[in-house]
Amino acid sequence: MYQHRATKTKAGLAAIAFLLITLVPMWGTLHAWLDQENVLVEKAAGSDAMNLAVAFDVHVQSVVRFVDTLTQDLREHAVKDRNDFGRIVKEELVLYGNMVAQVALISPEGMLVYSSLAPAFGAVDLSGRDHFRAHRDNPSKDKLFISKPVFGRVSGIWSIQFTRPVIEGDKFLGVVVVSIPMSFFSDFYKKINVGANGLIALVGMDRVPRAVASKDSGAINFGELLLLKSAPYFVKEALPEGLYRGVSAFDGSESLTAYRRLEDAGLVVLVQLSPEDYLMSSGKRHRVLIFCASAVTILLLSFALLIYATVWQHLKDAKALKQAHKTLRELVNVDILTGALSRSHFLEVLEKEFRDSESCGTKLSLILIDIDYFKQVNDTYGHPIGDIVLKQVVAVCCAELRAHDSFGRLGGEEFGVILPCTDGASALGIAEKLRLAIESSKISTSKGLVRVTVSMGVAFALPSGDTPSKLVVRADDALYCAKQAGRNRVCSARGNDDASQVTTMSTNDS
Ligand SMILES: Nc1nc2c(ncn2[C@@H]2O[C@H](COP(=O)(O)OP(=O)(O)OP(=O)(O)O)[C@@H](O)[C@H]2O)c(=O)[nH]1
Repeated sequence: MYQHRATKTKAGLAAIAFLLITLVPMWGTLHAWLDQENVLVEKAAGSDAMNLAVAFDVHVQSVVRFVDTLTQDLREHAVKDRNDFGRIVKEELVLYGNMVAQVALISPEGMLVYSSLAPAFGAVDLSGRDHFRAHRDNPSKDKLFISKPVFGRVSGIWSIQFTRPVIEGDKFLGVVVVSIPMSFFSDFYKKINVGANGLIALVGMDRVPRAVASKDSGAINFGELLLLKSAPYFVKEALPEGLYRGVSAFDGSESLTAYRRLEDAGLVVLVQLSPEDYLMSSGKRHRVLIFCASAVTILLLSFALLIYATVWQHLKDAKALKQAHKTLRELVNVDILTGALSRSHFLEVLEKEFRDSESCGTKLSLILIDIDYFKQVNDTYGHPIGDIVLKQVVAVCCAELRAHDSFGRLGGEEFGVILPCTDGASALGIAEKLRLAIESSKISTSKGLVRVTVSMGVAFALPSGDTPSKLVVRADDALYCAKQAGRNRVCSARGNDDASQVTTMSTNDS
């Protein structure tokens, strides 16, 4: 279960690594690119807004100069040709068309004494108007006054009034008024493309808008709208022109505004662009790119899933193969009938123990065991009973041995015991113990109790010049001697390769 989870984790990590390698750079690059493009578009929009503001500044200044010239010209006529003033005005107005809504004269007391719109007017008191009071209260200041938008009592329209005082010497003789309809400015501004949500405005430093052209300008009540004091263009200490991103003082929307202050006229020109407009086309492109990147992401996710499944399957197969190898190896290493080590594995273990024996003073012993007259057992009881006897001999021996001893079947009815860290004398003792155990055991079979004896050859590793194969040869010689000496006995090799150097250590002869 744990291995199963580990395999899944490894496959998951491979899929995640793939996604990280592909998705992170892709989205990172896209994100940086989109950000960069937004910065460039914002910069271009700022430059557009400022260019428009410069153009409006020039336009407004020329209109102001133009209207002021007219105002001064009419004022001169008001003093010199008072009786002919009406005719002169009419002639002048023909030249100006819709640009001038009305020309009026106000008496020193504030009463309307002439209006180009209503020559036969009744008594109209204009003494409360800002422009009249500004001139009456400062008669020595011959300065153009540009009023807030006012709703004309005679004209019935919203207009901006350009006024100058009529003075003769030090004497205040009244005020000459030239009314420019607000539509003159706003209709002109509307022709300029500032986007669906953009805005162009002419604002007084008194925070009252003079003219606004936007999609909502119709809803603006010019009598009441007072722009926020905090708007940067009202801060006199600030630069006379600037660009800022923030909330619009007109409609509360986020916008990019360019302004220019006309100090002399007390006006500010504003060009306000909406990010909604100038980011629209790049926004569309961004959405297409994000859509494509999302589609690629889905493809990569599917691919990652495929990687996950493939890697998982591969790891599972590799694990199963490893397990199969392990099982096969175990099968090869173990004798199927008796459960003892197979001959090949027994010899491998002997090689290893021989190498390791150097660490414990070369104390290593080997016993070879051969069942006596085993052919007779087979012949008497049959081969299956012979198998039972083989298994039982192994079981009896293993029960007598230590955990670190190794017991193997070398072939037929021949076995071997590796005794690590065991000298010759101890090995002989162990061999004798095994011999006695087998001799005394009664093997229960379907054909009754069977008893067998074994012959053993014991050899121990020599301190120098010895090898595993020489050790086997010496043990085999000792076993041969045990057989020759009458069987059911233990013989020991004396310590060299010579078969004659074998000693019979135990016997049942007695
Ligand atoms: N039942 C059984 N018999 C086996 C097996 N392997 C070998 N044998 C038999 O073991 C017998 C060995 O006989 P021999 O080599 O003549 O030796 P022995 O009869 O034990 O005589 P000595 O070794 O000289 O005492 C043969 O009959 C083999 O068929 C096995 O796996 N099962």
